[in-house]
Amino acid sequence: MSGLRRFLSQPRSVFGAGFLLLLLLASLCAPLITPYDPHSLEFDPFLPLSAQHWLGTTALGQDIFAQFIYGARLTLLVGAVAGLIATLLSVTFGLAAAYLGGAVDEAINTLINVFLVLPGLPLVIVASAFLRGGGVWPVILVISFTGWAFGARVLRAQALALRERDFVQAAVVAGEGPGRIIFREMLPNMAGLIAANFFGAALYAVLSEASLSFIGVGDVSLVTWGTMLYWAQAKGALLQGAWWWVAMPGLGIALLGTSFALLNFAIDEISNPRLGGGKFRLPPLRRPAQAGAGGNPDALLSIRELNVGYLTPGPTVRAVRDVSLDVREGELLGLAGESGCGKSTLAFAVTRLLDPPGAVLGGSVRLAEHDLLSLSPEELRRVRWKEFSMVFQASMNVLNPVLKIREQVYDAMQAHGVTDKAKLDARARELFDLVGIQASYLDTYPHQLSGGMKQRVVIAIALALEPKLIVMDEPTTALDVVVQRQILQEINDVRRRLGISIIFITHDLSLLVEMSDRVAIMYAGEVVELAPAHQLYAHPAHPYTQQLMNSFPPMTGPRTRRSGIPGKPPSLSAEIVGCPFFERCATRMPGVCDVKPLQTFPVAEGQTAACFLYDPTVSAALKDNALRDSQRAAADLQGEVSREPSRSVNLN
Ligand SMILES: Nc1ncnc2c1ncn2[C@@H]1O[C@H](COP(=O)(O)OP(=O)(O)OP(=O)(O)O)[C@@H](O)[C@H]1O
Repeated sequence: MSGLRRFLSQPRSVFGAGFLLLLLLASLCAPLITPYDPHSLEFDPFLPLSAQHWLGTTALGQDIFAQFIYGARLTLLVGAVAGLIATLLSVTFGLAAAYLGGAVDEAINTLINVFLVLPGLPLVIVASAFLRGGGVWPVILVISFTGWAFGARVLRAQALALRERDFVQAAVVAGEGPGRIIFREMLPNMAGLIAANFFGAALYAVLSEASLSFIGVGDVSLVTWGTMLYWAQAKGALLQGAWWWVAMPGLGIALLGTSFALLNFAIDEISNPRLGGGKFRLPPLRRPAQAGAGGNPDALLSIRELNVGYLTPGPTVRAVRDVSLDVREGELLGLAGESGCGKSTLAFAVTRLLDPPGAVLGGSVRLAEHDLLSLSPEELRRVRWKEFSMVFQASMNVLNPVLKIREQVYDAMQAHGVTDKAKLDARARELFDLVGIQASYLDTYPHQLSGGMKQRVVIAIALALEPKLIVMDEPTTALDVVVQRQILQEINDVRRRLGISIIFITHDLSLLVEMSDRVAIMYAGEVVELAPAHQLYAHPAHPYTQQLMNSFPPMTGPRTRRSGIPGKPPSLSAEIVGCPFFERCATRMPGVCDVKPLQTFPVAEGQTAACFLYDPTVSAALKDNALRDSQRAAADLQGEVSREPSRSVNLN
């Protein structure tokens, strides 16, 4: 959805922009709306509300409605111009300080600090008093130059944080110039804050102008909402019962502030795609798989017909579709599949860590006696770490840099009632021993540890309360291969020693086959094959699994071509009819696989596949045809390889 459509689809932006636009139009077309001159003193004083004078008249006989409409012109002008100048100054100083750093940063920071300690309104009063005459411009200038410092400080802080972000560093490495980095990489990420700065400064200007006028500083011969308040107070409007003379400019300022705030929210939401919740649009759910959906009552973790989606402004992204899986006690269940197939979404949903716009759309997750999806936040707090824990890819970044490792290891245990210092120390040492780190590292800070050690610390924390289940989503991906191997070995040892169940997620199928008891293969949000690891290795059943296995070159034997899997997975926002792998499948059966609702079929002992090649109701002739075609295609491919001149490989 385009930015404008998203803007128009939100009630708050429609109200905010609607009121502002209405006011702007009314003030610009004032002569068409009211026949009266706001300065004209031609009427009787204090006339009540009537058809001729919608808001009555002032003590001097001016039409209040005309004053309100014409007064909006200068009030809006003050807000817009002072807001713009102050924001421009804030952005320029804030970005220059953050980007240029060094002496420039110090100089700007000092300037910001000086302006921040200057008392705002008294300074405006003094400066305006000196600059009397010249209409509203002195007020605008004074307000602009006294109102930029706070915004500059906030923008500087955000720019400093952004400058360290990976995408900005990548742009620097790619050789982008400072202008492009600031305007293309950094500024769009600051749009929400800049908008907030503008609306804040504009409101400050409107309120300051009103306050200055109210106390008689500034040019009270002009018509603004501020001067209306001044005259109403000076002429005793409330004593005369003419409350609308006070109420109208007051209400105008309040509504203007509200519309600024609403517009600010709306711009923040549009400029930040992560806040774009959008409407809940749920595509129809596919029938749940039948075979294998019954579940094993002895399983420790039982996931049933789980559906998870991302409620984006467009169609819902159905990232996990009717997934049913069991994890047994002490089992290591591997979960593999290509990028974007929904592995992490499944892990986040199971551990209740899914953030909006992600949402569980249906299904259940039971861990021992706990129905995980219906636990209250308090129940979840009690169960998490004690019954299940998780380790994610960049988990090492969760370590607080200013706290010693010991305190961070203690935290989870203390939150669950272990307070005895001796017990905490003994347990921390035991955990470090388990994950292969010397206990002396307990008294270091995270920056003193290597990436591998930090990841081991996180694994130790995940083990601290001996949970029944640990969900590990690519826990070693950020580490080098040697450290990866060591840590995986330790994870496996610990699991065997403590009898913990693990869901282990990775792209690396060969690794998974080596360490798992069973492996589930995901494709386009669905589990397409589930089998004991050795069975999956020796006899992969689903064509997708076969092609995945085929993507890894064998260590021994003749040279064969690794072609990868042609094509790409279907869009997860669309409804998928039949098998999601149909388009890429070498053994597809048109008229069956692209038409029938997908089901899971038993293949061998403990092995199931969501593939119609194992559907007993599909004729053997059709299956034979499909298999023959795919074998012919494979033979053609190998023929091409053998015709290519061979290359020798030097391993030295
Ligand atoms: N916040 C989000 N909003 C919309 N779609 C999302 C969001 N997060 C993930 N997705 C989509 O959900 C799908 C599944 O993503 P997920 O990260 O679970 O896959 P994955 O298999 O873990 O991938 P990887 O191995 O690369 O981490 C992808 O198509 C992704 O684009």
